[in-house]
Amino acid sequence: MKIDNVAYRSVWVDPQDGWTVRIFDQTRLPWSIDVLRLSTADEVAHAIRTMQVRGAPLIGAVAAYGLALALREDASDTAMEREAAMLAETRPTAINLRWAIGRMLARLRGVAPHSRVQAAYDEAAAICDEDVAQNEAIGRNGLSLLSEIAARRGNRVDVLTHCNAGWIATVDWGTALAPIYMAHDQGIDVHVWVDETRPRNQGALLTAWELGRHGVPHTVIADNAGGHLMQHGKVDAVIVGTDRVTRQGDVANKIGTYLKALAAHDNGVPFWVALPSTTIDWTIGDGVREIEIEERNADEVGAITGPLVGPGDVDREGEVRTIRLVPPGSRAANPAFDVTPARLVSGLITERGVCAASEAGLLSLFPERRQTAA
Ligand SMILES: CSC[C@H]1O[C@H](OP(=O)(O)O)[C@H](O)[C@@H]1O
Repeated sequence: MKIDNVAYRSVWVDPQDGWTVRIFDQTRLPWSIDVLRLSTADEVAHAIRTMQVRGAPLIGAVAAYGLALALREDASDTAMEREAAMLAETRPTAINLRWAIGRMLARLRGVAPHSRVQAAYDEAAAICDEDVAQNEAIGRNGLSLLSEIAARRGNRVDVLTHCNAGWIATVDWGTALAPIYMAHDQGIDVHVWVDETRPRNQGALLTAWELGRHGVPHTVIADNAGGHLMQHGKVDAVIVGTDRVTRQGDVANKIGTYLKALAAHDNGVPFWVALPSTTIDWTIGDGVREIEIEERNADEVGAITGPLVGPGDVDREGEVRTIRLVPPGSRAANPAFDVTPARLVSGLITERGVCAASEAGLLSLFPERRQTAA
């Protein structure tokens, strides 16, 4: 996608030196567009843990490059297995991270150490290219759903989304936002209700920034506003991304997603989840019981970060500060994801089409998985 008319992906290899890995520092967006240079696996791990880089598909792609960086220093079997394990553990919920590391190891174990670095860069590049193609296909498949609504509503569609599943959360296009970008580009009058997504505010900061840069009309709302808007007929559909979908169609996504699904169900609003197949965990069925939910630092709940605003809403020269929200002595807790049971999901938008959130639905699109799921 473009920033000031220049096309970017969310991760790339520096064309000058040919080996360092470049990402946008997402902890600085939208206040400043800082490009980070990652040159070791430890720097990649730090960027993932601190969420300088985030979004399920993107952390998988960046971790793949992290392994290539590790191999530059030591391409032995022992080092490769150690660094792969270290990278895979940087965040626990998004399955794409472990999927990407698993794919890298499957490719590299059969390669002699002296040839591993190039093979690793090639495999990481392939993961990135495939992610872009998958997300573009998700966009096309989701566009059909939005076009049907627009046809009924005089070319208008109001979509609610939670967190950020846009291009900055993937290598390009995004998952939940891909159909929205395509609808907008096709001339559909699409408007997006953007959940702020406390505690880290990926909606208010990243989704609003992305949509704004692309010219998509949007309105940021407090996380608790969605149910009210649905009751008053102001939401045609909810589309969210996901960090892991089980084989029975349960969906892990940013904390608060489950409450939106409940409100959508109660109001007859379609609740769609957009995902590349790399987000499906075929090894588990019951998401509520089996998906590990990342517990992040409680300080993320107890404070909020952004530029100071002065009288008249004037930005005081972009100073970014962290402001305390919770009184000293009060405890805070920060579960980062929740699981929406499949029964609340209207459909899964994948690169191969839209299916029911169920084992039968997923297998209808991915029949080659019959063995794994059994
Ligand atoms: C297409 S990204 C899916 C996912 O990533 C986000 O998590 P985080 O910001 O913690 O990395 C969020 O749950 C998105 O929906």
